[in-house]
Amino acid sequence: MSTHATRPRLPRTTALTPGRGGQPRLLIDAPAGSAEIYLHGAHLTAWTPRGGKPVIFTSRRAVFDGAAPIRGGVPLCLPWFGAGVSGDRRPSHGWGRISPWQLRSVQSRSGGVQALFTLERDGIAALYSVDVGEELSLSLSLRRTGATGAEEPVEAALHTYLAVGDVTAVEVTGLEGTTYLDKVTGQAGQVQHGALHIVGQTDRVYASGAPVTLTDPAYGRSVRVAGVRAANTVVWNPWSAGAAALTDLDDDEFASMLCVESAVVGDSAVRLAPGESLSLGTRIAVAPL
Ligand SMILES: O=P(O)(O)OC[C@H]1O[C@H](O)[C@H](O)[C@@H](O)[C@@H]1O
Repeated sequence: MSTHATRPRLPRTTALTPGRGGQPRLLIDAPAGSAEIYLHGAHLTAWTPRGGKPVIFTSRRAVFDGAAPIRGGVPLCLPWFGAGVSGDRRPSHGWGRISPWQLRSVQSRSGGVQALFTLERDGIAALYSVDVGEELSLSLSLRRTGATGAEEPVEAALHTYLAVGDVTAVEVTGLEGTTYLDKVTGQAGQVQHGALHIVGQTDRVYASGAPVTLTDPAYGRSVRVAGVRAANTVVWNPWSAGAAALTDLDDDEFASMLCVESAVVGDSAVRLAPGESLSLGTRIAVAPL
């Protein structure tokens, strides 16, 4: 594996081994929780808190070839989201999720494990911390490198795919009264009235990173997603028609997932001069109903 030369010391609760497609991944099996993180995209594909069920959804058709983005888990969208604020950036969601990251350190922490990843590309130095335990805590920071140059808009999203028992039965609270851009209809300035229920294709950028709770009666649990310095929460489900158009998502899988993404995107993009940084995080916790 290309990571061999820089492999950090690993605690005994972790292993760096080839995963699906032979791709290098960090396996974590700590007393407080287990997880799997591919170096391609520093992409977390699984997290299960101790004694619980898997919280993160990864498609059974996900491609693990070290080139394509992985469908599911937590893709890191950076340094732009979608086509970016200018609308013409490629690849979609930036290069973070399709780049090989360096694993810098892995440490035991209060029953869990913290792994640190770095990536430097195109004038951006990214640092990503994954704290695996009874909660999952993800922190990303992006710094413009170099000493001179104009400000540029930077966006980021922790594009978390949550595993749900039945997406049509979940209720999402914490967004009431918040305005959002509806990317399905193209309408901005919509207002969330009451709890959110998923009844069709959903693609919304909310102007809030406050904690959101997903109540999932089929799995008998609630999942709380709390943004940290997140200006936005993106909620996405492709529904059946959208799933049919995605070759890396099985037709029935839209019913077992809901993306709830802590983000800094669109109107909230941060203009960074060289030397300036953007930080963003998410904390995910599960409770029985
Ligand atoms: O298919 P992807 O490039 O992974 O994007 C999946 C989705 O990501 C976000 O949630 C966007 O808001 C959606 O518009 C997009 O369809």
